[in-house]
Amino acid sequence: MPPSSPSAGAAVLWCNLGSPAAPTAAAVRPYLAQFLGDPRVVEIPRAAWLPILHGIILRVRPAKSAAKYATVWTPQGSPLAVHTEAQSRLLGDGLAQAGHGQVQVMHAMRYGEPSVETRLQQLADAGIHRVLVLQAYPQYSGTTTASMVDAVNAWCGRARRVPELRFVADYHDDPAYIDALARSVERHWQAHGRGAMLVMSFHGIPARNIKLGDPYEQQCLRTAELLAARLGLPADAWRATFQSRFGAAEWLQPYTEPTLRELAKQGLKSVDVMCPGFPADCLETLEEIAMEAREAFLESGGEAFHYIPCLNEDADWMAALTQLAERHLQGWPTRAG
Ligand SMILES: C=CC1=C(C)c2cc3[nH]c(cc4nc(cc5[nH]c(cc1n2)c(C)c5CCC(=O)O)C(CCC(=O)O)=C4C)c(C)c3C=C
Ligand SMILES: [Fe+2]
Ligand SMILES: [Fe+2]
Repeated sequence: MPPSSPSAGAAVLWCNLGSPAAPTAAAVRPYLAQFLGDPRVVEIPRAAWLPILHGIILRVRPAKSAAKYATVWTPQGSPLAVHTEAQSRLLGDGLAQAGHGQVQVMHAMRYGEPSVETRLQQLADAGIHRVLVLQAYPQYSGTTTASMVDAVNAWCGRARRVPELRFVADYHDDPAYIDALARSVERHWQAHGRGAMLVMSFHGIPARNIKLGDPYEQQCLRTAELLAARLGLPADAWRATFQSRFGAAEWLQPYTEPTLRELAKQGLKSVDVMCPGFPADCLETLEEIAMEAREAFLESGGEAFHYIPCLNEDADWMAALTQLAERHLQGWPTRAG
C-alpha cells in the first residue's frame, strides 16, 4: 500500500508504562529520568523538582531499583515488556479472527522503548492514518492515561499529517474485564484453596490528585466492588488497597503493606492478593507484592499468602480486550475487501 493511500485500514496501539532496557543502574537512570521528569507524574513545580530529581533521586534510586528489577527480570526482558508484547500479538490475532484483518496492532511504551513516537512514525510510514490508542490502564488517572495522550500529542505536534485518533479513557467497569478477573480468582481458588480474605491492591497516586478531580480512586473502588460482587464476597471478605507510594506526601489509602501487616496482627492467617489495575505482571506486582508484601504478612503472624497473577495472556482477558477494541474501531475500514 503506498504511504499516501487513504484507505490503508487502521491500527490499534496497545500502550503500557514501559520498563528500563536492562536491570542495571545505567539503564534504570534514563528510564527514571524520563518517568519522574514527566510533569503528569510528579506535579511539583519544575524549578523545585528538577534539582531534587537530578541531584538526589537519580543518584540513589537507579541502583536500588535495578536490584529490584534483577529479581523479576526474565531471559526475554522485563515481565511488563514481555507480557505487553504478547498481549499485542494476541489482540492482533483476536481482531483478525473476528474479521478485522486490516487492523494492525502494535504495542508502545510511555517510557523507554518502543516509544509512542516511534510507533506513530512507523504507522505513518506504513500509510496508516487511523489510530486507536488503547492503554493498559483500566482505571483512568491523569498520571498515566493523560500522560499517554500527551505523548501522542507531542508526536502529532511535529507531524505534517496527523492521524485520525481515538482514545479509550478507561474500562474499569467493563463486564468482560471484570469477568476475566473473577474467573482468574476462581481458577486460583480451585488450584490453591481459598484464603480468608481477598486483598485487591491498586497502584497509588498522591491524595492531592483526587482533590483536584482525578477519578482514579473512584474507578479503582468501583472495579473492586464489581469484582467482589461477581465473586459473591461479603464485605468483610475483601479489601481494596493502594501500593507503591513514592515520596513523603500522602497517597491514596489504605496502603497495601501496612494493611496486610495489620490484618495479620489482628489474627488473619491466610490471604489472597491480586492487582486488578495491572493487566500485566511487572516490578510492582512481582517484587513489591509477591515478594515484599508476602514477607510483611508472614512476618506479622500470617501463615499463608497467595499472590494471584495478573491477567497477562489470559484467554478471557484477551477476548475482553478484543471486544473493547472492536467497539471503538466501529466505522473505520477494518475488514478486507
Ligand atoms: C511519583 C510517582 C509515581 C506515580 C504517580 C505513579 C503512578 C502509577 N504508576 C503505575 C504503574 C506502574 N508503575 C510502575 C513503576 C514505577 N512507578 C513509579 C512512580 C510512580 N507511579 C516508579 C518510580 C516506578 C519504577 C520503579 C521504581 O523505581 O520504583 C510500574 C512497573 C514498571 C515495570 O517496569 O515493571 C507500573 C506498571 C500506575 C497504574 C500509576 C497510576 C495510576
Ligand atoms: Fe508507578
Ligand atoms: Fe514499587
